[in-house]
Amino acid sequence: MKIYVAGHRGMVGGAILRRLQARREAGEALELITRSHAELDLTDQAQVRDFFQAERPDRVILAAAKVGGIVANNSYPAEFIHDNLMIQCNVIHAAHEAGVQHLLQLGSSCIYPRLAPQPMGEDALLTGTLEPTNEPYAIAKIAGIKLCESYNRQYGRDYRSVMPTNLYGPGDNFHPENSHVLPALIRRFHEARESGTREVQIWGSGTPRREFLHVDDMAEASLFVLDLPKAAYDANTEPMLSHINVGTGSDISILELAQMVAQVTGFQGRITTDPSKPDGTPRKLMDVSRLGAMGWRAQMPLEQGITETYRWFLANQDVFRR
Ligand SMILES: NC(=O)C1=CN([C@@H]2O[C@H](COP(=O)(O)OP(=O)(O)OC[C@H]3O[C@@H](n4cnc5c(N)ncnc54)[C@H](OP(=O)(O)O)[C@@H]3O)[C@@H](O)[C@H]2O)C=CC1
Ligand SMILES: C[C@H]1O[C@H](OP(=O)(O)OP(=O)(O)OC[C@H]2O[C@@H](n3cnc4c(=O)[nH]c(N)nc43)[C@H](O)[C@@H]2O)[C@@H](O)[C@@H](O)C1=O
Repeated sequence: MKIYVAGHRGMVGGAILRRLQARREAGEALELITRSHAELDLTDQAQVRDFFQAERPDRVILAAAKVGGIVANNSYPAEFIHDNLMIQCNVIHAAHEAGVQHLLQLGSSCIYPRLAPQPMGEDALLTGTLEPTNEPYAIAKIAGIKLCESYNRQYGRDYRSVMPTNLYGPGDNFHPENSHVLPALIRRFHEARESGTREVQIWGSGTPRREFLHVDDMAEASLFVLDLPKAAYDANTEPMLSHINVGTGSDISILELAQMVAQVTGFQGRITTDPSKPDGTPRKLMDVSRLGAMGWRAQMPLEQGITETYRWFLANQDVFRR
């Protein structure tokens, strides 16, 4: 089986590729195809079409996207909506034209309304107003779900969508401004401890609640959903509500998260808040019962995941891409 992993140099694509390589080494007949961003710009329709016509993979995993934390989303909304719409349209349409029957794409928990009832079920989609800090990205991700559903309805394709909660782990982006909260705090607390700084600021009020899933769990969930027999997938979804939440089912406040990161990194000073930065959605907790009914649940406890990610950060500080 020939599988194309789009975005294999990213955190999630990298974790998926490692899992597939392990399966291949264990004897599964897999041919894995990858292209870096420099080799294939997925926003370029002609390049993407030519690539699919030449390679004709059996399966596609779409983990390439323009990704960032709350401030990156708020600062570069045009890129977040444009790049993500283009990548999805190009990859999904070119896959269809090349006869690809099975595709899995990654969305995000931010597709749900800002004040959706908690935990957020898949049926909360399109029931209310989105969080303004990431509305352009969320609209693109919603379009991705609807693209898949439309090719399924009109052409009988089997294109599936998983909606991850906030992710973290090896290969994350530790940029001080553009990253998500967990890698940002690992870096900030580490640097404060190293330099002897006695105070670390966290953005916003510290009261928003978030759910964090380790990327290895996400990679396993992605392959689990892609590999599910169609009857099992269809039994737990609906033709126009076909996406599946992926998370742990529990959340913590940002202040509690900061205290955990401080402990893991050995920072013993004060934690203060920076109200000039946005809080974003007050709470984002996934209802993961649909995926649970299919037979999957997350394994990595948060504190252990943060400890392992901090170890990875320490070993890779010199090679951060961004
Ligand atoms: N990280 C998180 O907390 C969450 C992530 N997700 C989703 O998971 C998926 C993977 O995210 P994650 O691994 O964290 O993101 P990363 O930024 O780590 O990886 C994204 C990858 O996509 C590549 N890419 C971006 N634009 C293009 C392009 N135009 N052409 C080709 N390649 C491109 C990037 O390459 P390069 O860096 O060279 O541009 C990078 O390798 C995304 O769909 C994201 O929306 C969902 C919820 C939470
Ligand atoms: C995955 C998800 O990620 C984004 O949404 P978000 O959940 O709001 O993500 P975030 O990780 O950036 O922030 C979470 C919370 O944490 C607070 N916070 C404190 N201190 C820092 C800090 O230093 N950095 C960051 N980034 N946040 C901080 C921050 O103020 C906020 O209250 C979107 O891109 C969205 O599109 C999306 O899909």
